[in-house]
Amino acid sequence: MPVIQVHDKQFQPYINEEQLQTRIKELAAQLNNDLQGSRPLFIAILNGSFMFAADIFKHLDVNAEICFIKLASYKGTKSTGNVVTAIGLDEDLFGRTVVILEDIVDTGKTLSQFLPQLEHQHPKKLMIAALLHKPEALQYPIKIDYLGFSVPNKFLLGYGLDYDGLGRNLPEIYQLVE
Ligand SMILES: O=P(O)(O)OC[C@H]1O[C@H](OP(=O)(O)OP(=O)(O)O)[C@H](O)[C@@H]1O
Ligand SMILES: Nc1nc2[nH]cnc2c(=O)[nH]1
Repeated sequence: MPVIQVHDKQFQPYINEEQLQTRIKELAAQLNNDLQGSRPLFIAILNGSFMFAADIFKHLDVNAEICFIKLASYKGTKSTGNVVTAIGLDEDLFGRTVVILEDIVDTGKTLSQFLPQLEHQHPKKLMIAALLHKPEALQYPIKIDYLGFSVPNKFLLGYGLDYDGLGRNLPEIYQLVE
């Protein structure tokens, strides 16, 4: 895997396809073990999570549902700060076992703004599966229940993650060359 150029920046190979797929199968095995009989609902957060969601879902052998949502952020009142709304979340979460699928938890801001809205619906269990996490970048406390890889605080590209719209189609993960 060579260094690649996307827009004005260079990226070097960081996690190859085989490493990704091996880890995703391991996470799916954990989920299969933990979620038996609970008919979980997986909620994949677009855009970045589409590849991770598709790959992990293929390896689930429990009865599971999946939906894909998009988060839209707008400025609320002074007291509420930024408000995040979920577009496409039609399911009733009351009493359900829910697993959020995220490609990456970076500062944790996205999930810290969004999770309270889900908790409001009183799911039985609310868990997070994230492919990537940057512990050094975390500013909002988020507990990740199923984690693929802990990574350094450097910009990543590929496997759903973009740089200014490009690179999502790469089957492996690249790291910005600084
Ligand atoms: O922990 P945080 O610092 O909030 O960052 C994580 C979020 O950033 C990415 O989404 P992004 O906003 O880039 O949108 P995209 O998935 O549509 O590319 C990623 O998919 C997470 O949702
Ligand atoms: N492409 C991309 N999007 C992100 N969103 C949050 N962190 C990242 C990252 O490292 N790369």
